[in-house]
Amino acid sequence: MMELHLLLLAQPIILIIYLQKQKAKPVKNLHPPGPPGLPFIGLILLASRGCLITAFSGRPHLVSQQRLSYNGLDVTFSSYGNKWREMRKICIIRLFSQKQVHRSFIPVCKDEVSRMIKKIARDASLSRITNLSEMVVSFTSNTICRVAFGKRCDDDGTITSRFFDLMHETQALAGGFFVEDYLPWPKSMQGDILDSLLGLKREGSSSVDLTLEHIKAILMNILAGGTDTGSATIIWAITALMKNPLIMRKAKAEIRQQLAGKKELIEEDDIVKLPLSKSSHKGDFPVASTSSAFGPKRDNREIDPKIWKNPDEFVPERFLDSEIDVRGHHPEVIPFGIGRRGCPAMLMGMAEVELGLANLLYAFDWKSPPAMKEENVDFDGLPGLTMHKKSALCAVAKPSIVTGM
Ligand code: HEM
Repeated sequence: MMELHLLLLAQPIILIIYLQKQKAKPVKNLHPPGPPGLPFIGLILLASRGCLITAFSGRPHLVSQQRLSYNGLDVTFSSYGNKWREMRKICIIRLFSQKQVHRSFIPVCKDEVSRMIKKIARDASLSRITNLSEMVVSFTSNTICRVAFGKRCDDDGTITSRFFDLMHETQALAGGFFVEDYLPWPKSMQGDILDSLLGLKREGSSSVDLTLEHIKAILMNILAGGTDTGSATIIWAITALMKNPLIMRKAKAEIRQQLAGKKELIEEDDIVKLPLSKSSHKGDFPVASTSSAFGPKRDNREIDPKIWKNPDEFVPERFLDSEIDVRGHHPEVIPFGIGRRGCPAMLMGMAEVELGLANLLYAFDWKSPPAMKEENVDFDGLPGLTMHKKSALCAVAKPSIVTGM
């Protein structure tokens, strides 16, 4: 990524140097057979810059992706160009804006966090091992389903299994199915994403002539892009914390010191007071969200030790006094991508991960099941659009705050 930036920056500089050199040269022969003329070189440089941007912002034309995207009507898989630009504008301005995140996403997210905490507390009261992977996937899926079309995806059992089949197909980039093969066409609720999209279609106020196919394609992106990314990030972060009990203790101490059971639930304003817990997911973002479709996996990537000291170690403290953040301004770590195709719903993703993770750490002490030692908790990943943990993360939860929830 760094090299690409340098290349793009270097091109105009090369052009200026070339211009200066040409100016300085005395013209001896007006009809030389020598180097090509300046306009020609300029055109080549400009064209190569355009080609680079198109290549890096484009998407491969795979049959499966075409099917998943209703023939390129979506945002995620559609080719770089005007149609993609207009659909992306709708997402950024109408669906994922800061106002939308605060008005509709965060309240739903908090409600789903509190449901998840209650379910885990029930497991703990029955001395049952908690399948944390299942809990967290259910938290992110229900949050996204409610925000997208006002309905939880596990309110009735049939939708849950259809929903998860859909997610698995999408993760495997199988592209054999459409969103409506799994979900009965849902009714929109006031203020949800489906409602906003149908409103835009009715008003005809967007520059794209929005059809139901466009709407289904965007919903598909939201379900697929918004569910697995957040859950995988939370699961990898807890896995790393369980394998590093010292850091887990520090993160919990920070939470206890700041909040000390004063609240039932950590809210978005509290997160700024918890720099270590906030940093705990940052190092895991790259693992969880680096996709085989959009980039190389972390295992196969050379991480430059000049940039990251001990890159393979889980050291959330490295982010504490660092200016490097994960929002796509620093190419050293780009879990949400960077530039034109960077994640348009980063605010939602951040809120979901931070609220989910901080509350799981706040409400419980986590231990590996009796038959397993902390050091045996595995780090094996599965291939797919998002890198998931191969085996479910199962752990014993011990409530660490007394709540009336
Ligand atoms: C922790 C959560 C999330 C992570 C780590 C994440 C990560 C990413 C990444 C790496 C990309 C690809 C960027 C590229 O190709 O350069 C992306 C694109 C995208 N994400 Fe997210 N994402 C998250 C949450 C979400 C959510 C909640 C939604 C929707 C509600 C969403 C919707 C999208 C869409 C539509 C794109 C395609 C953008 C385009 O191609 O122009 N993401 N995301």
